[in-house]
Amino acid sequence: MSARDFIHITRPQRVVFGAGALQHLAREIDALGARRALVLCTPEQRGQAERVADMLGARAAGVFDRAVMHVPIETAREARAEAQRLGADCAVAIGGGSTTGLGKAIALDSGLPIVAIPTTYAGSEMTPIYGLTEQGLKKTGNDVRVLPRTVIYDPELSRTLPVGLSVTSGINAIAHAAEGLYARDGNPVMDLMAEEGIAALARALPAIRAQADDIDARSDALYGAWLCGSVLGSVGMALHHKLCHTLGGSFNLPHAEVHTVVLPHALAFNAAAAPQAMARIARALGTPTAPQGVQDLARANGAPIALRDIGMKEDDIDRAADIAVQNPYWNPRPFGPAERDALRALLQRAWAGAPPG
Ligand SMILES: NC(=O)C1=CN([C@@H]2O[C@H](COP(=O)(O)OP(=O)(O)OC[C@H]3O[C@@H](n4cnc5c(N)ncnc54)[C@H](OP(=O)(O)O)[C@@H]3O)[C@@H](O)[C@H]2O)C=CC1
Ligand SMILES: O=C(O)/C=C\C(=O)CC(=O)O
Repeated sequence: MSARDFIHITRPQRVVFGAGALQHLAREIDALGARRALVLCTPEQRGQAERVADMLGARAAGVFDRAVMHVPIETAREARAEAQRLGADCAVAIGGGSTTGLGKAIALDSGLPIVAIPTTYAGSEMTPIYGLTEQGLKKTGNDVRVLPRTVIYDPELSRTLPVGLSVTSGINAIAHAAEGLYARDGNPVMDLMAEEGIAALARALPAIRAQADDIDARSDALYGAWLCGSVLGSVGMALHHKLCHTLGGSFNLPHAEVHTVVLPHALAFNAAAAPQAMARIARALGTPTAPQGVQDLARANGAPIALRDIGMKEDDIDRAADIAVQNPYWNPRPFGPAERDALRALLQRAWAGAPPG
């Protein structure tokens, strides 16, 4: 981006990064002035959360292990009530975007400070964006109260993240940066972070596929996720995120996989309207073009490239196109009811796993 007017808000967050950084958790809770942390996790990660609670000793108020994807409002209410019952004055969210999202739901209501310890590459820990699902409808909002106050990135904790999920989660992060590069409210600093974040993940994902517990590759991937999440937290989302929220929210398709399949097609849709962004994405990926580069990264690393392979029915394409054009997000190539057929064609290609066109 050359010189142009912009506004950038620097948000107050403390980031502690490094292999073994989890050991600093008690120090970080003290630095927040907190005394009793409620540790949040998914049911499957309860063992890890209990180890964290043991490590915290008297600083742990308890463990709440019911985080699930897209934060159902009932779960958020239960977690808020548990935090209150236990007299917690902060929450520690250890896990992926689902667990961070639960922490955000507590913070939204209570203002409790959150320490996020991400173990996927979704990037939610760096954003003031929250999602809540009520009666099957997912709503997102933006509120600085939900921004985690401290983030501990410990690559040791992501060594167990399965390779398949590492790849799709990494491409979820790349999507944040890619859309940041053509965001209406983008700025030169975010552009730098976006390009660096994409490059770090493009390096890291093949290395993780080659050796899942490669700590340098895991560090690179978390570094990329941090940068890409920061971009998402600072600038607006566009067509790609709208399509993914439609497919995830209304058709219950898995979050990171949907991002992986849709991104090449959303980039192809926007390519002519955002040539500079495409050039930067391609440069970061080290490929001739951005859309094909993303699809090649997914395919070469064993990730799905077709919606039909992650549970979408062909009959649902029309309904998805209808929903996606309602309340469109700003996008460099506008999409609304008039572009419904073009979006339908995009979804058809994504459904079939066709090259981005
Ligand atoms: N608000 C925001 O800014 C953002 C929000 N999100 C939201 O986050 C959610 C998606 O986050 P995502 O991280 O993809 O998904 P999850 O948090 O649901 O995690 C996905 C899977 O990763 C597994 N997992 C996580 N960490 C480990 C680990 N260390 N070892 C082994 N397995 C692990 C989990 O296993 P298990 O089930 O066994 O725990 C789970 O099955 C969505 O709801 C999305 O909307 C995503 C990006 C940004
Ligand atoms: O659902 C949310 O919490 C809001 C944003 C996202 O999920 C970002 C994404 O699509 O990865």
